[in-house]
Amino acid sequence: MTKLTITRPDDWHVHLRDGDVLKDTVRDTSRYMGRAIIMPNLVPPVTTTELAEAYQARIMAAQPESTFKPLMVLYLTDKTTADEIKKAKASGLVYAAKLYPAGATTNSDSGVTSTANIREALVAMQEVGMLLLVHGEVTTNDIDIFDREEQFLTTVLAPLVAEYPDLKIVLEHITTKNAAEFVANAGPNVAATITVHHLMYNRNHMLVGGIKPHFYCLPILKRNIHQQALIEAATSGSNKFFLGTDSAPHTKQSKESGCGCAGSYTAFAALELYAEVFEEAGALDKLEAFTSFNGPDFYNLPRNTDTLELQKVSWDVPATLTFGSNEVVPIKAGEAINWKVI
Ligand SMILES: NC(=O)N[C@@H](CC(=O)O)C(=O)O
Ligand SMILES: [Zn+2]
Ligand SMILES: [Zn+2]
Repeated sequence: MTKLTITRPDDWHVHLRDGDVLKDTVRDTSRYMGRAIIMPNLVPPVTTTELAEAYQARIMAAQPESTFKPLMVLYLTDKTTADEIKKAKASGLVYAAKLYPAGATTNSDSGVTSTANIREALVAMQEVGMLLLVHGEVTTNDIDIFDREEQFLTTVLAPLVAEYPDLKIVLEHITTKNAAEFVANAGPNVAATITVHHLMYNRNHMLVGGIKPHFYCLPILKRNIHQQALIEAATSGSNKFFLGTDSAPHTKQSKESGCGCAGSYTAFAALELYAEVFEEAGALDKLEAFTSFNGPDFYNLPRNTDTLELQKVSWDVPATLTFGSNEVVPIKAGEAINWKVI
C-alpha cells in the first residue's frame, strides 16, 4: 500500500509544556491531531479549574490549526476536593483528572501519596462522569524500576478498579505485557494509551552499544517481549487501546546530562511513526481505529469527520528541532521516516 486515507486522529496524552515553546509544541500537535488531552504536569501543576482555563487560553494564544481543540486535565493532589472536581466538570473544558503517584515522573512532586487520600475526588469523578488518567508506576525504592508498572497493577490499580466500578480509567502509556493483559481482561470502563516509542523500541535500543538518553522516558522501555505484546495489543483491533503519544519534549541539554530528564519527543511525526509500526506488523487496516476511533469512543466524544492522507514517501528527520530558544532532539533524529502526511 502506498496511500492511506484515515479519519483525523486525536492524541489522548501529550505534553505541550508552557511559555515560549508552546508555539512549537502546539504547531506540531495541532497539525494533524483534532483534539489532544493536555497533560497538567506544569510547574506549578494545573490543580484547579482556573489554572486549566488559563492554560487553555495560553495554548489557544499559541495559534493552533483551526481544527484543533485542547482537552484539559486536572492534576490530582492529596488535597483535591469533590467541589473542585464538580467545578472542573461544570466548566466544560476539563475532560479528565490525572493521578501521578508522587515522585513517579517529571513534575510529579505534588502528586498523590496514597489513593486513600483522593477518595473524595474519585467518588465525585465517578458521580459526575469524569475520567481518571493514571501514570501507573509504584514509587517505593525497593521496587526495581523495570517492575514498577507491573507492581502498580496488582497493588494499586486492581483495588482501585474494584472500589470504583463505575469510574472510567485510562492506564496511560502502558509498557508491559502485564499491563496490556490487565486492560484487555478488565471491564469496559478500563482502557489504555500506547506511545509510538514503546511500540518502536525496547530497552536494548536504549542501553546496548552506549546509553541513549533520548530513549529514556517513563515508564522506562522494557525488554522486547513487552514491546511485542504492546504491538499485539495496539494492532489487535481491540477498542481498549488507543493513540497517546506521551510526546514529552525536554531540551537537548537536559537530556544529554549527568542526570537526564525522562521524556521523548514524537509529536512532530507521531502519525507517520505509528503508520510505520502498523505497516511493519502487517496491520495497516487496524491503524485508523487505534488513531481515530477508539479514543473518542472511550471518552464518549464524537469521532472527527474530516480525513488525512498518508503517502509512502521517505523523508529525513533533522538532527535537532528548534524549540523557543532551545534545541530538542526528536525520536529518529537524523534517520528516515517512510510515511508522510500530505
Ligand atoms: N513520560 C515521560 O518520561 N515524561 C513525561 C511525564 C510522564 O508522562 O510520565 C514528562 O512530562 O516529561
Ligand atoms: Zn506518565
Ligand atoms: Zn506523559
